[in-house]
Amino acid sequence: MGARKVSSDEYLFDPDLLKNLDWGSVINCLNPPITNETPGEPWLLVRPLCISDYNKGYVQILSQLTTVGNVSKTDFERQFMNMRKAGGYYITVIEDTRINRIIGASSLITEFKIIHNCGIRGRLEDVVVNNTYRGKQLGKLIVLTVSLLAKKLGCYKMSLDCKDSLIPFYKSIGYKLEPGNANSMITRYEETSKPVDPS
Ligand SMILES: CC(=O)SCCNC(=O)CCNC(=O)[C@H](O)C(C)(C)COP(=O)(O)OP(=O)(O)OC[C@H]1O[C@@H](n2cnc3c(N)ncnc32)[C@H](O)[C@@H]1OP(=O)(O)O
Repeated sequence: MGARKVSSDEYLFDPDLLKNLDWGSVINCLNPPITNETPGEPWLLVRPLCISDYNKGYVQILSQLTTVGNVSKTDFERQFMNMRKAGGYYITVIEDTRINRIIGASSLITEFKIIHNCGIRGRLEDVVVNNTYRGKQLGKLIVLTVSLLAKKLGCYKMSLDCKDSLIPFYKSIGYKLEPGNANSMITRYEETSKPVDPS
């Protein structure tokens, strides 16, 4: 079955931003070397999230990461449009084009700052690889892709929160625990099904 051509307005962000990332700077992290543009198999495609990815299992794969809730196609599309309108959301996915399914995902969220000369910082969120595809470097590939995108966009830093067991995974691709500055603190609020509409 031929892949349907995706029109640019279906993407969350401009797919050209994923071209020519600085893979030379992380060459030692992947063996054999792969990149988002040459992911090692002709049927692997690394690209921005599309509004049609609800039908390709993006929401289902997130349930391997955390509680997703009951997200309908309409809910997904509304939130996708909220993200695109807000800007700064760079959700990137890996598709297995043989079966038209999303098999990996990672999010870069950028934040405008006044500090650091009105800089931009990045946050890494919602990293997941489908359990039947793990252990093949796809986790490293999808995290490095959005990390290099953060660098390309001019972020002065990128940070993440993770379970202790994942510290070696992130260390293997260049993330560090900074002495005296490696705590993650949380206050949780009751989840609401009707968050305030940003518009
Ligand atoms: C910022 C965040 O979003 S943190 C949340 C991360 N996501 C999750 O925990 C969701 C469930 N887990 C997953 O989806 C996957 O296990 C991922 C994304 C963490 C890793 O995906 P994979 O495709 O398996 O990663 P990859 O093949 O690149 O593995 C790289 C290395 O990390 C190690 N690793 C992978 N997952 C784990 C884990 N859960 N615990 C400990 N080590 C791990 C692997 O053993 C491998 O080590 P090696 O290179 O020494 O052999």
